Amino acid sequence: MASSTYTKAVFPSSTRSASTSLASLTTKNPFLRVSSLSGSRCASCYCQRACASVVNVTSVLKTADSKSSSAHGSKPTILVSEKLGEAGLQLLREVGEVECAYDLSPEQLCNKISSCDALIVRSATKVTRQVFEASKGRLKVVGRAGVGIDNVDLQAATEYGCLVVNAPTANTIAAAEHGIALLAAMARNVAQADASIKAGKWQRNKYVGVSMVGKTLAVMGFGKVGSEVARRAKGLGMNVIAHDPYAPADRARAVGVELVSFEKAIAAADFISLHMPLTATTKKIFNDATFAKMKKGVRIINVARGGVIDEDALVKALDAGTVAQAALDVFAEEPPPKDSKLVKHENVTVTPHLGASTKEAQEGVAIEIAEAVVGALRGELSATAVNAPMVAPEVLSELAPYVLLAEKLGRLAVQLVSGGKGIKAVKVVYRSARGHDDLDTRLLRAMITKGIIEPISNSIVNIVNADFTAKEKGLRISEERIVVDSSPELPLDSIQVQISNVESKFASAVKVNGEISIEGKVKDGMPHLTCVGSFGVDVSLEGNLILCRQIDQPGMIGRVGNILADHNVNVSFMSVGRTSRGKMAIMAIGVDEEPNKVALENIGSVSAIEEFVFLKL
Ligand SMILES: NC(=O)C1=CN([C@@H]2O[C@H](COP(=O)(O)OP(=O)(O)OC[C@H]3O[C@@H](n4cnc5c(N)ncnc54)[C@H](O)[C@@H]3O)[C@@H](O)[C@H]2O)C=CC1
Ligand SMILES: O=C(O)C(=O)COP(=O)(O)O
Repeated sequence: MASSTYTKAVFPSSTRSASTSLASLTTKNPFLRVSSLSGSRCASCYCQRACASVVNVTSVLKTADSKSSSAHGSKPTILVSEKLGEAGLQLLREVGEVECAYDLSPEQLCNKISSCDALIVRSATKVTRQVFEASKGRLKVVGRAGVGIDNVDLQAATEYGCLVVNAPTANTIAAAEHGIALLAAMARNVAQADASIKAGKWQRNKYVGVSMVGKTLAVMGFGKVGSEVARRAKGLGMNVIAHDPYAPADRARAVGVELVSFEKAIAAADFISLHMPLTATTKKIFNDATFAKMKKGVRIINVARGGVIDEDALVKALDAGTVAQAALDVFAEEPPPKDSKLVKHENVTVTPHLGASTKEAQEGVAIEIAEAVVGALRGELSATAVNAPMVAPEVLSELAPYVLLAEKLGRLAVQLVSGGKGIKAVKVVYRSARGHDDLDTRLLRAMITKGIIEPISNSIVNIVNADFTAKEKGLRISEERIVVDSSPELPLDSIQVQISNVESKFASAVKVNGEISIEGKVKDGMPHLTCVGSFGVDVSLEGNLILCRQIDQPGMIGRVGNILADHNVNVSFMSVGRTSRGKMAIMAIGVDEEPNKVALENIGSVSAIEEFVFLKL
């Protein structure tokens, strides 16, 4: 993109930037649909470029127009690397080229991924940093057909701007039921007795079990699965307590469960059922030290993740009788080594990660993930996004024009900076009639970041990686909310972008406090520039923009208009703001075409014009 600046003397802060061209700025003007916003949706086109066939708003997700190899109009490629329910596959096939390739080695996955727009996995596929690297920016979404996302490198996904979505609800009951199945099977030695009788034995005395009624069950992790386990265990007459540092007390109260500390839970329990995610904090949280604090003869059920238990410590605790029995559906390494002492232990009941494996859950999960992935490929923000803000469709719909405004303001502001690379601090001021809690600005902040960063770097910025990219580039974006007396019907009155400690190539954009400041509003659903520095203007932010500062005098609009007309440049919008009559004025001219060098020089030679800048939006 050729962005040009022409300054005619005067204002010292800007004059030295006259020769600075932002010719290196590349316009990445990707358009992805936010379908809930656009109303119309092109059923077949998932192109990353501007697509005239749809009402585009802006891209909020992947924007790698230059990197995407899915050509305009072509279907996205979706790789399914583990068994997925047919109903989900059907949904995916309606919108993309679906390849099911199971049991891929890490190398095979890396080889395939560079031609994929989406990847759907369950728990066995490790989506590592290498996978994102190998995708070379093409992969837009990873769909985890289930809950646990510990097999996806979320940090790498975020850095690469790849959305990760999961299917958090469809297998909850299946996992809870499996937890209860393991609890009962373990208490009554079902698996061991079954193996014994099949081996031709009849050992009634050996397999005397323990009762569940009246026993204390500690549910560790009182989320979706944990609370369903608790509900069912209460039905079995168990006394249920739970530990979860983040669970709301009212959820526990609703189930009739007492939330207690970790220490209290493990010390009081006869049975401990694990339902927390595997994270850096929960890794091996059950270890020598914690087993030592448990009631002797405790029984443990794990339908969460193998990694939350130190498996060697569990074997020791089983051998010592501290833990009487364990029932495990998940293992630190899956499948576990053939000679695993834990799996072979006679007091251990195992299943091969079957928690989510019911027909019903798998159909549900497949549909849930297919819908999320299809939505993501369409540029929608998912309600099950794991590494991006979840924005409800109604909020998204309301914010749509402001999302576009935010990106345009960012793009505009950065072009007003001389050089563009030294930006460190950006302040965004939102004026709104709504209360502070009633406006989610994360999406707007991301789009301002995108507008600022993309023109001056090779980074592709989207809602997923905006904060990360800003941080990486040393760009601090602060936000301020000002409550104003305007219509609360509208989410925002205006957005102002201020950049401090930089020089401007258009001195009039600099306020007395030394900051570049521009402000915009949404009018009739369209983004408008309403303020440049201290000058009020009103120009629709479409196409390109020329900002001129001139001495307020008659005939200026006509002269500039004639120059543009002579060069076949159509003026779409024009507005003049001035300090006072006969003094300084700012002319903002929206143009459909990019004026050539001669046209710009001719504008610059109009004697009353003191500086001007051409900006591509
Ligand atoms: N075996 C299987 O096939 C299945 C396993 N799972 C696993 O079960 C686990 C729970 O799943 P959901 O209930 O759906 O997730 P969830 O997100 O609804 O619940 C997890 C709960 O763990 C809590 N938690 C986080 N850190 C904790 C800590 N240090 N101590 C105690 N609690 C903590 C969270 O606050 C949250 O309430 C996940 O790890 C998931 O991967 C889920 C479905 C099937
Ligand atoms: O949803 C989860 O977290 C699960 O553990 C289910 O795993 P799966 O999809 O059966 O490999």
